Amino acid sequence: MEENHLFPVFFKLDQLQVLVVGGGNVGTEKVNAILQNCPAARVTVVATWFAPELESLTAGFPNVTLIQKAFSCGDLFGKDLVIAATADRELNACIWEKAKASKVLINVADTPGLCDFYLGSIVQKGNLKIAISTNGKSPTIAKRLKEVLNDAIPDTLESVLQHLQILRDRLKGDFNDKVKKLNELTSVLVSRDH
Ligand SMILES: C[C@@]1(CC(=O)O)c2cc3[nH]c(cc4nc(cc5[nH]c(cc(n2)[C@H]1CCC(=O)O)[C@@](C)(CC(=O)O)[C@@H]5CCC(=O)O)C(CC(=O)O)=C4CCC(=O)O)c(CCC(=O)O)c3CC(=O)O
Ligand SMILES: NC(=O)C1=CN([C@@H]2O[C@H](COP(=O)(O)OP(=O)(O)OC[C@H]3O[C@@H](n4cnc5c(N)ncnc54)[C@H](O)[C@@H]3O)[C@@H](O)[C@H]2O)C=CC1
Repeated sequence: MEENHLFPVFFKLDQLQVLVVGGGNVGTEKVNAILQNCPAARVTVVATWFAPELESLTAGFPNVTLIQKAFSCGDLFGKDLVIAATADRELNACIWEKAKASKVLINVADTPGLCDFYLGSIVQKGNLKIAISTNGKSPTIAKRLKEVLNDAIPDTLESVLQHLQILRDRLKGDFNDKVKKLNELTSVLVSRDH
């Protein structure tokens, strides 16, 4: 069976600088995905024009800056991640080249081969977050699985997480002892006779 070799991480986008190039349909979707996950994300969108939906979506976010101009190399300065979402394939390839030269991680929305990272489909329940990837095979299946998991995971899990954090903070002392106790306490979650 083929395998997915992507390595998932969870970025703190309020501590990083993200550049999105392109403010049409796809640029709007990507900025929306970022803000749904991290309302305090530091995002700059550079585009020759902006979809009205993007302007209204970002209106209440002082941490999001829209700059109406054509992309230039200098836009990458100080950026940690870039998403290229223009409808111009040549321009996207050019942004990719400049990003690589500047060692900035890049996602080119329509070209998996030019992506250092993919965006995932995200299940969110309070402090819980699950990122889903189909290895680029079918984003639509990723979206559907998100809906399935969202329905399957009870909202009460949040209070379990809150309680576990209190216990975890209380279980000071020996590290191995703490790990053992936390595993014992949560074993009911994986018990098959339950
Ligand atoms: C490789 C990847 C790179 C990346 O963009 O990061 C990529 C690539 C491409 N997407 C395309 C199309 C669509 N993408 C979506 C939706 C999502 N796409 C997302 C991620 C990813 N998309 C990465 C792989 C993720 C993985 O590993 O599974 C999600 C999960 C996250 C997000 O984008 O926020 C988000 C769902 C979020 C949610 O709602 O939960 C829909 C469905 C819809 O919008 O309803 C369609 C239309 C249907 C279709 O075509 O399948 C095309 C063809 C473009 C064209 O034909 O022009 C390409 C290019 C190609 O495949 O070659
Ligand atoms: N990965 C994904 O999820 C998907 C990717 N795509 C691809 O994403 C690309 C973008 O599609 P749309 O957003 O629908 O296009 P669009 O035409 O709605 O928007 C294009 C954006 O690029 C900007 N732009 C164009 N030239 C520019 C320049 N020189 N400098 C700065 N900005 C510039 C425009 O101002 C506009 O904001 C397409 O190539 C499409 O094939 C499409 C669907 C899904």
